[in-house]
Amino acid sequence: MVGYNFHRAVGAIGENFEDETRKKWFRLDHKERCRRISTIVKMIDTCPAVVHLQFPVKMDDGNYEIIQGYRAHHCGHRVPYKGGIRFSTHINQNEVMALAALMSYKCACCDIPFGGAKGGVSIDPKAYSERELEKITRRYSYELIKKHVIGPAIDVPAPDVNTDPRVMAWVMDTYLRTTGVNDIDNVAIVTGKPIILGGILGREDATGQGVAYAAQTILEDEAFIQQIDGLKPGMTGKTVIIQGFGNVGASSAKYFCQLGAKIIGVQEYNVSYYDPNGLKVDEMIEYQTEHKTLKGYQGAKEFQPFHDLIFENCDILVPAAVEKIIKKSNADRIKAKVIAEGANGPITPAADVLLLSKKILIIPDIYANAGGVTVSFFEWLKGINHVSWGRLQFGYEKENTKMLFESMNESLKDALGKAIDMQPSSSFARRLKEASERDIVSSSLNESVREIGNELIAAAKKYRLGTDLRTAAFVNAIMKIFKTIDESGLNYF
Ligand SMILES: NC(=O)C1=CN([C@@H]2O[C@H](COP(=O)(O)OP(=O)(O)OC[C@H]3O[C@@H](n4cnc5c(N)ncnc54)[C@H](OP(=O)(O)O)[C@@H]3O)[C@@H](O)[C@H]2O)C=CC1
Ligand SMILES: O=C(O)CCC(=O)C(=O)O
Repeated sequence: MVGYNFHRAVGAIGENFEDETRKKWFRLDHKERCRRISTIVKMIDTCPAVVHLQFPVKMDDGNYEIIQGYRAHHCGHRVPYKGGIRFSTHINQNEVMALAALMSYKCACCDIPFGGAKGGVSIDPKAYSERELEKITRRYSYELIKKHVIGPAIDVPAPDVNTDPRVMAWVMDTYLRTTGVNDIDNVAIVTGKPIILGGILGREDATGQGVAYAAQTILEDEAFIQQIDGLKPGMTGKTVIIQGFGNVGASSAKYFCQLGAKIIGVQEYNVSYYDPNGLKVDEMIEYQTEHKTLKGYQGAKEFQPFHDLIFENCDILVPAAVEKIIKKSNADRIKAKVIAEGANGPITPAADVLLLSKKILIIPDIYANAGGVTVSFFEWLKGINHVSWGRLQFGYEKENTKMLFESMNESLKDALGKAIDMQPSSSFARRLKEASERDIVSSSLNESVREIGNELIAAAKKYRLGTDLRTAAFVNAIMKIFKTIDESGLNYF
């Protein structure tokens, strides 16, 4: 799937590769330039390194199990590599290689200076106790650490399917207590860790927040949205169905609501809820947190058959569970006007072609769900800077603002001849008083999502891609990686 999308974008770029390099490589003739271009394209297309680990772990009942783990490094045009770790029985070598490639394109597309990686352990986490999960995580991490596969300057893991801040804390602690003991940047070995261990405020919500803001950015572009029949620009009043109510699904539901949309459906692995008047998202999140499942929630009607909710009428469908959910066999049942990909790879290439021909707008994963890695980048910077965002400037900014108001009051008094007491508005005063790292993270994330969204719309126009934002996103990513490798040179040694 990833390879197909890559080659479709390479085809769309076509002669633009040569246009980009002609000036720089003016001494090379056409043939030599083409050779260089195709080498760089091949370098981007291949996944040069993947580790397959097998290690024994003693379980609570005294038995030993041989656990399989993987970590793939895709494009190393930038280091460290970056990407999540997932726990799933579906994980295998090909899967992590494909997901690592997706991370390279996601980071490049969204201007995050990392290469692409992904890892996974082939287990069903529900089948293990907390103690067993910790042992598996620590052993998997140690195997990667001692082989120099992960490290703050090498490859920095993060949460993904079935992993969370607790799992990241175990990875970090394993490093801190072993080879990372003398590494002053050791906390930067993972992102998505608990706040008390150096995590960043806003990372847990970042992917979902990014999905909602990405959809808003694209929906706000009236000229672009005009290409989709029956779709009005803007987010207000849009109806949304979400598949998967985990980290990404639940937080995107929250942010879609904040932006004025209405969540009318949530489809989970074992149950679906539907209410055309809007579901109570906060209540559902509370229920899910308390019961570790949505099943049994009484605040809305169950939808039957539960696995068909994604085919209901809505403006925006957010697949936020696993890959290959929308495929050739079911794509023609989709009634949504927009699909915002919270999950990685939820639409197969054959379905993609079908949906495009039906003029359904797809906001692709490598843009839509990049909020997570964007904030992971901020967390990594926090780790190597050893200071939280805002800590050095909040006090100074507060004093500056106070002085600015005093100075304005004095000037007005001089000009008008009477005392004036200008004060910040209540919302500005609240912002000054309560400013936190979360605000910096949130506004920087939104700014980044907006900027990249505009880049994709511009690329779709430049390369005459119509509404095909996936190819636009891949073109955007490939051109950036291409230029980085071209500037660095092809002969490493
Ligand atoms: N976490 C992150 O920061 C990022 C995640 N992503 C991608 O987003 C997707 C979701 O990740 P994340 O939210 O972290 O994972 P989680 O494990 O937190 O959540 C996944 C949710 O989807 C449910 N689910 C699984 N299969 C199905 C199905 N067939 N139908 C309906 N629901 C299902 C799971 O239920 P159950 O628990 O019962 O299995 C779970 O509630 C993945 O593709 C991931 O790669 C992308 C970018 C960043
Ligand atoms: O936050 C990160 O580093 C990576 C998250 C991830 O795995 C993804 O975007 O798919």
